[in-house]
Amino acid sequence: MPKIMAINAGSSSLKFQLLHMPEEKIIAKGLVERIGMDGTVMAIEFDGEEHTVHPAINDHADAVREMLAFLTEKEIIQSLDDINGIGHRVVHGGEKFSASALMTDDMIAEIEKLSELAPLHNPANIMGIKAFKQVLPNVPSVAVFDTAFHQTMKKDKYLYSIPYEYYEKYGIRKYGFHGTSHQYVGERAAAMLGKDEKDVKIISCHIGNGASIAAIDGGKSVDTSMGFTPLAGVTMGTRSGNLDPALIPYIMEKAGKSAEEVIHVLNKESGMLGLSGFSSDLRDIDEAAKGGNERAETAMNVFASRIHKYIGAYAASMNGVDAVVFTAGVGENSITVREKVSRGLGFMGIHFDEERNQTRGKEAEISAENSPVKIFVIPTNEEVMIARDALAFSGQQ
Ligand SMILES: Nc1ncnc2c1ncn2[C@@H]1O[C@H](COP(=O)(O)OP(=O)(O)O)[C@@H](O)[C@H]1O
Ligand SMILES: CC(=O)OP(=O)(O)O
Ligand SMILES: [Mg+2]
Repeated sequence: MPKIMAINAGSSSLKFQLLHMPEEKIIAKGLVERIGMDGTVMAIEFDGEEHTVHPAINDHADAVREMLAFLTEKEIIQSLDDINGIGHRVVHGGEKFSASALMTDDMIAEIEKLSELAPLHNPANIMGIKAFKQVLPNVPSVAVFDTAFHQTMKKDKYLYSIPYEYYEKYGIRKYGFHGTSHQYVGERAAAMLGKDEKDVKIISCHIGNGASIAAIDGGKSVDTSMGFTPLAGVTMGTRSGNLDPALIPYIMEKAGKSAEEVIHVLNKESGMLGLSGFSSDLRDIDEAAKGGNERAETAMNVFASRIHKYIGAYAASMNGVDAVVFTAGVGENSITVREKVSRGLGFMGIHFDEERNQTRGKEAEISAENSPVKIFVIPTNEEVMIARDALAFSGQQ
């Protein structure tokens, strides 16, 4: 039975699952957080127990080595040769990659070229890929792209209203991200509706630290809120989401910043952190808002209202909707955000149920009994999707 390792490298974290495939049985799973910062934590779960260690880790390559050392030490695997395939999340695949691909040195070079389009993400993904190549050079390594699922968008959705030659010359267009997650929850939502995916229209709200909304019609992405980079769309933990582009030179002049510094502010110091002034973590902001902090309350309302508007927009785009899905850290857990987003949609047949909304972290319906359009909470599972694609390629070498 093949053992497949699925790797989801974030800007400061590395999530992984080791699975028996095709059964999709988890052998071990874990998370290394705060990579490159003080207090790195590695938490690994296996045999129903969670182990937390604090190894010295400077970068994603160290994280991979420590994680593999832990797995062999605890005899979760007898040796590294037990791993039959590796799947890596890669955030930006540009127009080059519309499906998962077996990693060759040339492919890695192509992904490196795309780093300037996803500077918070692709460099970490590449470091993960290279670290595995170093210790397991002969095991098939497969890249699974966040952008791939959105390659079905039509030109009228992915083109910006700017001179057409910028698209032709520089590849400037909307790409969209979190595709693996939107695809997973889209499939689960169709199953929960008891229908074939081809016959349903889904609006998927992936709301984590990064957040994006997708319109999925007949199992295909037709529109999504992120753009050329993962900075666009709704308000996020530290990212601004959409704004008037004329603000960039205006802020440069007023605050005496370079273009690069303004983009840094929009990526790292904006969103919920910028609005609240104290945290990017939704839990902190929700608690402060409930304690009477007005800025936190405003931040919560900005956050929810942006998502709320996309639901209206995407229902219009698809000429209908069968289910709205909440997923990722905030979507799976925040009772407050789900309520703020879901209220005031009754005119389009989306009726929210306060009591059902108390659920957390498991698949559930949170719409009212008689609601024509369903609202679902569906925990995402990017890792299982990555493992499925890695398995498909692991027999080919
Ligand atoms: N119980 C909870 N209630 C509200 N928000 C939560 C809860 N648990 C996690 N979150 C939020 O989820 C976000 C992280 O989501 P996640 O999907 O892990 O993000 P990413 O993969 O982008 O790092 C954080 O903002 C955190 O506040
Ligand atoms: C693409 C993206 O924003 O990813 P994440 O939510 O993991 O930051
Ligand atoms: Mg994520």
